[in-house]
Amino acid sequence: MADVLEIIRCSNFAAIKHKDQRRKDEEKTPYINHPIGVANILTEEAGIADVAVIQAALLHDTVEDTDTTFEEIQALFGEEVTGIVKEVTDEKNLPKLVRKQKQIEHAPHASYKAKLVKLADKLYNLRDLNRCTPVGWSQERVTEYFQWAHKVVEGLKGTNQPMEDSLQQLFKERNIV
Ligand SMILES: Nc1nc2c(ncn2[C@@H]2O[C@H](COP(=O)(O)OP(=O)(O)O)[C@@H](OP(=O)(O)OP(=O)(O)O)[C@H]2O)c(=O)[nH]1
Ligand SMILES: [Mn+2]
Repeated sequence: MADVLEIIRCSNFAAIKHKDQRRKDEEKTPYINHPIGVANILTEEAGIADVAVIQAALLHDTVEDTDTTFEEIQALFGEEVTGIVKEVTDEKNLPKLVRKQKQIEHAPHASYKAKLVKLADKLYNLRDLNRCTPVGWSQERVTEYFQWAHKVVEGLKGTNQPMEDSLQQLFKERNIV
């Protein structure tokens, strides 16, 4: 029961933090659909029932994309969840190319729990790109995102077979592998 309460607290916190944010699709889908969908991939497809991983998935874009601080997350959700969220948070002040390169370089060194969240995040975003093209994105930009995601996922190998198999299939369909 305590686990359920923690997960609802996280969901509520993330929903409030992302409330004014929308996805980049034509329909302007509420952004919260993304972290909830990432958590859902972990429970439904990856077979993950670790509460800290699910909490980190729900919170994974709050610091990167909203005014949330790690101190806030630490105070509300504790050390372990904060550690995972830190590992999957890009430094937004860095130039985009540097940020993208850092994800490729850091992926192999991430903890097992952070790797799980990263795999689910990439799987969700690639499926979302197949569903529809974000406003303003060219087909080249979509292709480049797939190619970059493939390099990140290469560094996450040996973490979770179901998610890696699904990702591999998406890369095959794009002729990347
Ligand atoms: N496919 C897709 N992505 C969308 C959409 N709306 C928002 N995003 C977000 O955009 C990010 C990918 O776009 P980029 O141009 O590469 O990155 P940027 O927004 O950080 O500059 C992802 O961030 P992220 O989750 O932090 O992941 P990451 O790829 O940056 O690691 C993804 O969640 C959408 O409609 N479709
Ligand atoms: Mn994300």
